[in-house]
Amino acid sequence: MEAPAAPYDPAETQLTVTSPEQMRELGRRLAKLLRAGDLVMLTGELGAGKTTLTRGLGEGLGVRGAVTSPTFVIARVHPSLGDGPPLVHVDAYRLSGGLDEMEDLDLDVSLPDSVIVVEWGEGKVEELTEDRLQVVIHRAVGDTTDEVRHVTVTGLGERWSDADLEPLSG
Ligand SMILES: Nc1ncnc2c1ncn2[C@@H]1O[C@H](COP(=O)(O)OP(=O)(O)OP(=O)(O)O)[C@@H](O)[C@H]1O
Ligand SMILES: [Mg+2]
Repeated sequence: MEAPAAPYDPAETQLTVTSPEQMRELGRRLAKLLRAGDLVMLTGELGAGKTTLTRGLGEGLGVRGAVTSPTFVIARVHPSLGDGPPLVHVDAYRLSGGLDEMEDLDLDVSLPDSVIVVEWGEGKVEELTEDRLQVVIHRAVGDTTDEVRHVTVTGLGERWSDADLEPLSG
């Protein structure tokens, strides 16, 4: 039997970001909307700005350690410097299965108590939870400056159905 259509309307907002610093600022704003247990899925080609956004998110959450590309690790845990949730930054590029594989990574953290940000998670994390924030970053084609990015933020599932994403626009 086919699964019934999701009963929740997605929340969505679109933004134009014109510099790496603005992308970081978007991450800081995003952090204010997040709480423990949230999953953020970042989509965009190489160099789109996924890690740059995550860096701002880490700043906004107030976590320890600079966010960098987790090239040689699949996931990196940034503990909170205060009493907020830790940030788990995942590069799912080399994760062959789904995020459940992460349970085997021996991360010293409970995923439901963390904010999880996943780069390259398409086709890998969707089954895990209906509640997720999808951030799609597009490089503007034909724009006069190559620092322009078009960002679409979509909140899926019950968690985000009544969410107000307007604060992201500043
Ligand atoms: N508006 C912008 N937003 C984000 N990054 C930008 C922007 N304009 C230029 N850049 C530059 O693009 C690069 C983005 O790199 P970043 O590592 O964040 O991308 P990524 O999507 O994580 O790439 P990868 O797929 O390799 O993980 C940086 O060098 C950054 O300075
Ligand atoms: Mg990256």
